[in-house]
Amino acid sequence: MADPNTIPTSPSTVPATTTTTAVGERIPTVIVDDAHLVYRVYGAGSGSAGSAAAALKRIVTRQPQRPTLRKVHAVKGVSFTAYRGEAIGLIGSNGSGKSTLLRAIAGLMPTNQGAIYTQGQPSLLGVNAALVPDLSGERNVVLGCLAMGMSPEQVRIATPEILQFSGINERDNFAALPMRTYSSGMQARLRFAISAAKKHDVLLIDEALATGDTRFRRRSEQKIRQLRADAGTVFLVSHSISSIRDTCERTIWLESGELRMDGPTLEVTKAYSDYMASR
Ligand SMILES: Nc1ncnc2c1ncn2[C@@H]1O[C@H](COP(=O)(O)OP(=O)(O)OP(=O)(O)O)[C@@H](O)[C@H]1O
Repeated sequence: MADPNTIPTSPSTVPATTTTTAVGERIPTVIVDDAHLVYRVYGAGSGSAGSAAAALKRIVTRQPQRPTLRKVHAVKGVSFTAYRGEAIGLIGSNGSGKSTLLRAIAGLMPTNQGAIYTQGQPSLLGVNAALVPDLSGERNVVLGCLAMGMSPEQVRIATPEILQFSGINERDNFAALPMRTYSSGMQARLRFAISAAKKHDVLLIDEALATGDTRFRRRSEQKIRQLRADAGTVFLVSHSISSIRDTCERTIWLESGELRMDGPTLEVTKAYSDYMASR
């Protein structure tokens, strides 16, 4: 049976590198339809309720501990459609719901209301994406590539390219050292390099470029343009307006979980900068 959250466009009828159908219609890759995303935080009582004195009082008076539940409504009724060949920036102040929305598009979090439909398997590249700290950079490249579904032969061919793109060996043979010895910037660079080694239908990048140096940022931006040209859809969450302007022609602005604006990057980033300056 077809996955209900998959957009029913047959890959066999639309070649992977085209952005429109035979009749010139753009091909949707992600449809977010009135999505609401809520975190449920258990045990999040108010300050004094969780204190040692309150616990002692409960024990002495033999009162059972009532579980407390707090809901955080992180994304509130967001709707948009993304198309093949688009690079879309996601901006908004801290806590506005950008990472949460990416997690939901990646299928890591269900919607509480509304729906998210995707074509193909979206891949989330975040600075916190799990690699194994005790393994060497090179072993992590192999693990990461296998996890993305590449064959052992493809991994063997891709590994030197990935290590070179990541630049982790620029100063020493860091690829042979455990990842826990890397700086956060080096780890982010390696993660980005692994992720970018494969063509993605939908690539979700969360702040990965922020930790790299200027030279790596330029290389990554070039890579994003290439991934986009290969007809994928790229989402980029970033607080760096210049990164967004350099890579995305469309930008979505979230504020307090709501979609404030969705349009050409220059217009949206200008409105966002004005809003931030006025606060
Ligand atoms: N695991 C979680 N459990 C509970 N609440 C969470 C969790 N992760 C995020 N939140 C809350 O959801 C809201 C949106 O957070 P999110 O991380 O999506 O925002 P963001 O726009 O990516 O923020 P930033 O720019 O600071 O990275 C915030 O109020 C945050 O406190």
